[in-house]
Amino acid sequence: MTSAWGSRPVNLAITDVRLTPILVADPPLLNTQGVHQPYTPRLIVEVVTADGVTGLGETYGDTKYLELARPFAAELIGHQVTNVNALFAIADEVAVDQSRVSGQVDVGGLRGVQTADKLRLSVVSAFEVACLDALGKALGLPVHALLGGKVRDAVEYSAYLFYKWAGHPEGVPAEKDDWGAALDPAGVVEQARKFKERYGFTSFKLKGGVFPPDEEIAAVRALAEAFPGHPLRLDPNGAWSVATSLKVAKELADVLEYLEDPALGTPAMAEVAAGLKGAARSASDKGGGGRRAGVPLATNMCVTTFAEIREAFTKDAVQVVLSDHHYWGGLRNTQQLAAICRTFGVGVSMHSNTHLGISLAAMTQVASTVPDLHHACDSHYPWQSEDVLTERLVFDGGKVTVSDAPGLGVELDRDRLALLHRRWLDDDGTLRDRDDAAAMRVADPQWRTPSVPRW
Ligand SMILES: O=C([O-])C(=O)C[C@H](O)[C@@H](O)C(=O)[O-]
Ligand SMILES: [Mg+2]
Repeated sequence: MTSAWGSRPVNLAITDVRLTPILVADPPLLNTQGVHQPYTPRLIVEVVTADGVTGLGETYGDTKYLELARPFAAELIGHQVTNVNALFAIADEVAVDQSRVSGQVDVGGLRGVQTADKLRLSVVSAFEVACLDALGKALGLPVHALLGGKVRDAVEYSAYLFYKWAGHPEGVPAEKDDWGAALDPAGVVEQARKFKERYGFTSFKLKGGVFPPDEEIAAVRALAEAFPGHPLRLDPNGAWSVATSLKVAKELADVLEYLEDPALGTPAMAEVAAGLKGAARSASDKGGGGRRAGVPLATNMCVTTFAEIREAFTKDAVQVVLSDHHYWGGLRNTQQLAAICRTFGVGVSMHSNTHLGISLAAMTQVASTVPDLHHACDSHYPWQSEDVLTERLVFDGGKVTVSDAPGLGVELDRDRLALLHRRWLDDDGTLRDRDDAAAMRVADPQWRTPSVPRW
């Protein structure tokens, strides 16, 4: 193989892998589990080739991911960055501490089932992205070209609205943010306005499961009035019973683009979906022409692994899958997921946790290659005032332009990386694992992770 700059053969063997855990400032965003901690852990992965090309990747930084990333990284020395398939075989050999996956759901309970394979894939994804970035840079090609080529020049994202406090509790070291509080319908609408002004978003997703459903219905109604015709979503992270889910879906049927994980798990989601279909059928039998055929259900909780697809699709439990390249195992697995969804007539979009620009660049590259992407993707990026890049990615009209520069098209700012790593080193361990319930207990010592269904 030769490089883009001449006929000199390129050496794509991995000679070094750098893992840098960091803590990134995070505002006090509320969800059904609690509240975000003032700093959240992320892991930055650098894969260096014999020619000195460095590829970048990013994933979750909690201890259980780091524990896997370290032995995995050691195995990669000498492998070619072209051999992305090998990453999965190498990962299969890395032992997972069973105590890390003994529960049914991950810490925080927001990302669905936690299995050893899913943990491995969450680590592999960062290395896959780093290898593709390095390969793209070596060849002078953008990552989307390595994935078969882009089918769009810009990727649309939605504003990710959260109920939030004005600041983290008194006395807790934290960075300040300028978003203010959002704890009622007016506050949510105000936050949405800021998102629109600052980034041009036209779709809005509200993280629910925080207040009793009637309050969240009122917030979505207020959004619909303030932004008529704009796609709206509500996501209580499985906090509701089937009956509550049906009630909310019916009340918001005329304004919701989709309802995300109203109830927990495929059987409950299937019941909700069936109930909504039945209601839509009887409305149309009674001449309720013009009513939608039930609100579609979306998930990033009951379909988060390939193993969960069969049951969910057979039961018609979900109509949109929100992929996340971190836990699906990378960009190529995301494409495979999209192909399966297409085959079954299920829509696809993207889920997001707290992430930085490397991940946003990776999401944008893969999203640009997925033909049937009919919903704006989620991204937490606007909530992150800090990054490890020399230049932040920009949302224009709610979209990120797909970079045609080699690799992901982003550059690491080593000073920023060192600063955020220093914060991780200085932490006594309390913030190295995300724990939204613990953060909530700082304000409310009686707080316990609510049992589900909460309402
Ligand atoms: O279901 C979702 O969209 C998420 O879980 C996204 C994030 O984890 C969000 O809920 C959060 O960080 O609080
Ligand atoms: Mg969700």
